[in-house]
Amino acid sequence: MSETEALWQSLSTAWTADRERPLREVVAEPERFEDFSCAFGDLLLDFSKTALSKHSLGLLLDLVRAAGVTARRDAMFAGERINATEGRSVLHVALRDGEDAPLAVDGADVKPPVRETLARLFAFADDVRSGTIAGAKGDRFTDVVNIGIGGSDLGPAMVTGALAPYHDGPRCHFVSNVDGAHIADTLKGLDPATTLFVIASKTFTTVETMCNAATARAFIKDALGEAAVADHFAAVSTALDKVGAFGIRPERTFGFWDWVGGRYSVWSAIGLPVMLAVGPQNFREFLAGAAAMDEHFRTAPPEINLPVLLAAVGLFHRNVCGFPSRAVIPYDQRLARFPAYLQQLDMESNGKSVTLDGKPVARPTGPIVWGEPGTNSQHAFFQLIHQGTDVIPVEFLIAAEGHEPKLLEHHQLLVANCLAQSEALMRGRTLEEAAAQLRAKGLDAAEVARLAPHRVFPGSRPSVTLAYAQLDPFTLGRLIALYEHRVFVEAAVWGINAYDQWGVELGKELATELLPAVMDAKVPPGASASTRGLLTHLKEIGGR
Ligand SMILES: O=P(O)(O)OC[C@H]1O[C@](O)(CO)[C@@H](O)[C@@H]1O
Repeated sequence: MSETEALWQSLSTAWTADRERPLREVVAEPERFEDFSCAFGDLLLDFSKTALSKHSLGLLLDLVRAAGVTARRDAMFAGERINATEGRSVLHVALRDGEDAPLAVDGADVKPPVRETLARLFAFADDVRSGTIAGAKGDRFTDVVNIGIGGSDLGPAMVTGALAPYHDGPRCHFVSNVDGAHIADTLKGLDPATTLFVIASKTFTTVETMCNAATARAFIKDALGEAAVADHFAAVSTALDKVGAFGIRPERTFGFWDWVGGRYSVWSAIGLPVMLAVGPQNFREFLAGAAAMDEHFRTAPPEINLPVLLAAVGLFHRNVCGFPSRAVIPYDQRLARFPAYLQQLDMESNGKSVTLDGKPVARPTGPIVWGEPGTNSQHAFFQLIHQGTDVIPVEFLIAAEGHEPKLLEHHQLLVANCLAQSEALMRGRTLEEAAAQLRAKGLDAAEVARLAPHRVFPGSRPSVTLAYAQLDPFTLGRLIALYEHRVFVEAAVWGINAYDQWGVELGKELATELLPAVMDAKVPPGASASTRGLLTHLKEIGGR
């Protein structure tokens, strides 16, 4: 048996015993918080409210070592082609590494073009923000519409929302869905003369983005004339030839590189809307936060390495306890899109069923990631998290301070709710406790017996909490990089490639095949009876 298999077995044996112990008993151990939390500056990862024992944590860290995570991490940072199925390096870390030390891919240092592109982006952002770059009629740009999807949307949309207190540039809007409702609703309130479009697409072929870009182009052309188009568009892509064909000027075109995965691209030119909204200095802080987490991930021993520990908790819950999903609940309204962002980061990276050498995986890989901000989620789906039949580990995020000093009471309520939820999930409420509460309210024995079971909380429901001083650009950079590296460690332990996404291809191919049928041509012969039936029904009921 391999070393890693032996470790998995030891973990499973340990869990058989550990699972019998209520979490409230585990958490009551005197050193529990000190032993099961880890800080990186003000950023604290508390995983004391999980069933992890010191023994199991040790086994998980041994597993990380035995799976060769360190060597793979070093290979990534060195620019090796660890994305083997696409033959690419994985170097989003190079985008935020402020150091001058060269980093060669195919014999060429990637750092100078990164620096040069960032300088061009910052100059462009400054000029748009100051009004030096203006619309065709000389109007200052008041609104920016980013057109992109997946990594070309979720990153900039999430980060722009998260950094709202730092906005002093044009308003930013994000159009991603090919559903015409998205662009129609966005354009409704906008003046073409003061609107700048950023077409963001790594490949510049993505159907949704190209369709929305064409509509945006018509919006400008119809209002201001064909000649105005060039003044109202910028583009971000790795496919610079295709951008030129769309009619976007070279000086408004910002490139990045095939070694930046779409879901890892917010640090690149894809971050342009963020730069426009919050300015270059804040974007630099954002990059610096991520670079600080990179350095921590690269150098800190596993026992005090935040991404490694967060991955250890993830592996424990997914593979040892067998929990199929994890909820991410930011008690930070401005992180409302963070769960959606993490869905792509985590599920597109680790939703894989074969290992790097094409063999079926030995155990379940990426869990379902989902969530909504607290406190709203409490009033929506927390019922199921507390009393449902599945155990769903929760990851809470909370800042010590908000950005609204005059609304201190709001923040105090927010903190109290966040801590209360993890406490309630851990502690639960026994039948005896529920019955005692009802008796104290004066209910008779029959009523107590009838109602008490409904008021039982099983407890022993695990959670981790990430606590930080304030959601500023630096901290946001650290948080995203923390989750990126967590995904990396989990993938390395599972032996899968976190950097390809073949699973999105089949649906795209079939959509291309089906489009003529939707447009009224012949139904493709390969379409199933079910799809034919749906198509026919939609045609029959449409156009009424
Ligand atoms: O930036 P592009 O090339 O338009 O791709 C958008 C998104 O589509 C995907 O390739 C998945 O379909 C993502 O990985 C990517 O972020």
